[in-house]
Amino acid sequence: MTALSDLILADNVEGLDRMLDHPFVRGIEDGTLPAGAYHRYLVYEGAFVETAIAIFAYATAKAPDLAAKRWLIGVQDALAREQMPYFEEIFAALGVDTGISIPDAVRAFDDGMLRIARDGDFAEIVTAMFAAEWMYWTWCSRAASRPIADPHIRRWVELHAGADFEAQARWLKAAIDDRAIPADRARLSAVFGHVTALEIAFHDAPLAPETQDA
Ligand SMILES: Cc1ncc(CO)c(N)n1
Repeated sequence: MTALSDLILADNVEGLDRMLDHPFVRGIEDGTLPAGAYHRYLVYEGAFVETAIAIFAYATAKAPDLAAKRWLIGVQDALAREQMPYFEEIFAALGVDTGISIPDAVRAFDDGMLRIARDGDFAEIVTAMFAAEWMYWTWCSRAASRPIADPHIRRWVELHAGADFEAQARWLKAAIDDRAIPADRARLSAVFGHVTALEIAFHDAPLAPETQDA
């Protein structure tokens, strides 16, 4: 029997393929992403990692058992202790202007994810983060095999292609299969599709700041 998580991936293959072929992703893979676009992206990402800590805190609160709570607390710890320092270091090293305005699409992504975490049930929150992380693991695994010259971009890609991040993406996938039922498919596929659409718009934003800024 096909796992529910794989049915959700199959339901969303079009959106996922669009994201995997996104100009931002292709620009990282072929080394043509302008430095300014990467710097803007990092500022938007830095804000999202803080949002992600809140999302996983909601997931921890709503988790049905202690094993899930323990895992999710570990995720929060890794975000706070490992990912946040990446931003702090890189902003200092590159002199990135962190005071730039946040485009509507980036706000919409943060707000949309936080809304799912606040209002959704455990399966919906896990599905939302599965959509975000499975997609990142997939594109970064592909990108990691390319000769990325920029050391900061390479480190970011390797962080999302590495064993720890893979384990996190696989945990989210298994959590859907362990804790949701086939009748949840349409509802969870819709969450996955919504998140993927928000992701595409988020990654459009750093490429065209002049058309995105309010
Ligand atoms: C926008 C975005 N989506 C997904 C991930 C993966 O966690 C990330 N770091 N940022």
